[in-house]
Amino acid sequence: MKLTEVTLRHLKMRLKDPFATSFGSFQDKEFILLEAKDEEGRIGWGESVAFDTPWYNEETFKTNWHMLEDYLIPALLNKEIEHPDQVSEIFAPFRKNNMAKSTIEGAVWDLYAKRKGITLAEALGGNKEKIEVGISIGIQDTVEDLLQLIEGYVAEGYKRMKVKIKPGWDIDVMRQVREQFPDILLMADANSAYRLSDIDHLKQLDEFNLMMIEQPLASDDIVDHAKLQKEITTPVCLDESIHSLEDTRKAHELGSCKIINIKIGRVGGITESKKIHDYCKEHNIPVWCGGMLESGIGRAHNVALTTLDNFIMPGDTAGSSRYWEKDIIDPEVVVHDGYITVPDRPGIGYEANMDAIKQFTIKEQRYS
Ligand SMILES: O=C(O)CCC(=O)c1ccccc1C(=O)O
Ligand SMILES: [Mg+2]
Repeated sequence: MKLTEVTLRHLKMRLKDPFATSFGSFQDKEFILLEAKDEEGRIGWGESVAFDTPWYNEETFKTNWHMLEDYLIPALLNKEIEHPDQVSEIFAPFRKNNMAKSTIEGAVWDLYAKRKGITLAEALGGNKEKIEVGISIGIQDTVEDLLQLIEGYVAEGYKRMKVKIKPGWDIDVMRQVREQFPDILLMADANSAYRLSDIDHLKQLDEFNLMMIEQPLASDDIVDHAKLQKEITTPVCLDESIHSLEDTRKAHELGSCKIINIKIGRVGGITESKKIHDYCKEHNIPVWCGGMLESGIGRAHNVALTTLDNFIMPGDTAGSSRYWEKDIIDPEVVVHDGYITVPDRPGIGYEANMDAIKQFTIKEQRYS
């Protein structure tokens, strides 16, 4: 297969509610959507999960646009590609910029599956008909607000609640959540808000029977996380610190975590995600699929990836309506009783809604 034309679109979509983490809050989501056409006129879709400011990692939608326009699209255009696994090899001369790379790699995977007439899940070797998902809840103004939100999500059927924490919004908050909801699957995500010197503070979370604490320490650390994990019983899950299979191996060998959150964008694509999944399966490390408040396109890729069998914990891939008044795919991603039914149409399995895409597009550029 060959990519004969690639279109980049800069979209701006407004979340239903502001999303707050230990870094701050935002409601307008600006991102890049990538449309790739092959020599037979088929279309594959990819989404960049980079935000408009570099708070989660160093990438932004503007650095992604630059990388795609100046390096990644030229490296792939009109090149014969037998299998999507080749994309990461072609990109090997370009360091890092994983979210930029995964934007176009995801579109190549979608095209590959569509050309074969199979679902993206099948192309990856996944075999679940439905996937179990949870929900990630940002920092709220009051604990009362948080408890009310959780009650609503429990009623909607979500089985696992992830609560964002930061210093000043942590132990007492989790205690109240646990008191009110003694039986839910519950976890906390700190987005790197703590230091190793907070060890005694973080130990207090051990009494709440949390599934895990996600990324408590620095975004580039695996050494201090290993020290922390030895001192607390709550399993540590790494998010920001894991960019590759190699990072995964090193974190496992050091004992830095017991669980890994796989985000396709953070690790540079679906091929690398699969490698991490396979390594973790071999070493009995449960994985789950993280989220980046994606539109339906990125969400669809997450659904397909989660069909791999070592995704044994509910991920952050909630339904479209948790984020958007109107998503850009047909049908939207729907959650019933905590499950998403994996679509059975070829590729990502959801249709891009061109009217909606146009409505949210600020800038568009075609490369051929
Ligand atoms: O609902 C989602 O898509 C996941 C929400 C979430 O937790 C998150 C959202 C944006 C950036 C980082 C994270 C995270 O997992 O740390
Ligand atoms: Mg996280």
